[in-house]
Amino acid sequence: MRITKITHSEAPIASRISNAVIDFSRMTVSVVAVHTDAVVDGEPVVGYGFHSNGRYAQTGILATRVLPRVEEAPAEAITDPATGIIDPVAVHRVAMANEKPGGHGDRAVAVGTLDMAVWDAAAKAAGLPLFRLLHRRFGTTPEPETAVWVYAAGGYYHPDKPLDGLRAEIGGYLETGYRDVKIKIGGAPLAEDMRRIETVLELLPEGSRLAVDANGRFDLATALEYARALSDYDLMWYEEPVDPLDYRAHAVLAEEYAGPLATGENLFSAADVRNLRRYGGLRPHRDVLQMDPSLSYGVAEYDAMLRDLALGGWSPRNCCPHGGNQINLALAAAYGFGGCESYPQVFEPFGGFAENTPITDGRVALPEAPGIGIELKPALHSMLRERL
Ligand SMILES: O=C([O-])CC(=O)C(=O)O
Ligand SMILES: [Mg+2]
Repeated sequence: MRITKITHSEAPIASRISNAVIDFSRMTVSVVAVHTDAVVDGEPVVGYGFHSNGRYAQTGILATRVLPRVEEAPAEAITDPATGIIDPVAVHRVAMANEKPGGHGDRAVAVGTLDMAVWDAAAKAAGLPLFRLLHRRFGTTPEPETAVWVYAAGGYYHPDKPLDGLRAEIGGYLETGYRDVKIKIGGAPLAEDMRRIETVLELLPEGSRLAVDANGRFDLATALEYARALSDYDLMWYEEPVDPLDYRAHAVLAEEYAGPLATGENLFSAADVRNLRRYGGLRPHRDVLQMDPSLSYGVAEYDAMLRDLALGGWSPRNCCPHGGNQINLALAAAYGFGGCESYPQVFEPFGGFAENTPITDGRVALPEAPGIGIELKPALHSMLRERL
């Protein structure tokens, strides 16, 4: 199996929503296709990748550094000799040649995007759904999970959507089969945020939970003020209260706030995760880690994160990746994560999962089609085919 070409493009993912720190009016996303000479059922194998919302398209880094390295690599350097199929871990190594440690940011997004496409191609060539391929390579349990807990992330600030719009949005998630939901905080004064929280809590039936996400907006004093107010509610978690790299502030908050804290979506390397484990004071029996492979160099780096976390008593059950991607769902099933984020109504056509896997009682089944399952999201698949 050989890579014949790699194409990439930028897709819009803009919308009028905002969280506490950014609006999404100019948001873009990189999309990548890895074309190969492998043929399955008469069709050439093409793997697709994209990255999660929140980071902009990475055209320059892909075009000038990451993709040329892979395109110029000899086939033997990126192929599994046992199967003749592309080895995504080897591709990751080649893509990272001549890159110094530290400074993980946009480069991690570029490599993570390519990584998704390579895993999609490798799984299609192997004739396996990605979660089964990942489980064979990395799994520590006898079998992968075949369904995963997911929660509906939304509740953004929207100029035309005060409390009525929020009610309608959350009601829609519950009707679709989600049990648990997440909304934004930190983009309005505390009293207004509390009204938003109470509005959603009034809607939630017994057994449903609400998480809140401040997107790293607060300084420690404000984060503590919110923590005191949030302590009145039994929240699913309080997410990214402070800057993601301020480990000491996390440690102080973890002493003060008894409920679960969540963070990690803006940690893009195993080295950053090690620092969180060492200095963040988070509690493995309670807190939630949300690193997202498409933003952080992909699956091999995620595996390194998990191996480091295990040293501090953290298990895959603590992980619930940001991003609402199908690859994250596959990883969640392969490793046995606690769950996976979902964006059922935002960030179309990237949000949500396969059309043939409805959400049932807050869980979604893994599709058995080979690859990530992008073909089972027809709007996404046709957009990727058109651009790539
Ligand atoms: O608003 C965003 O950037 C996305 C986010 O934090 C999340 O899904 O947790
Ligand atoms: Mg978040």
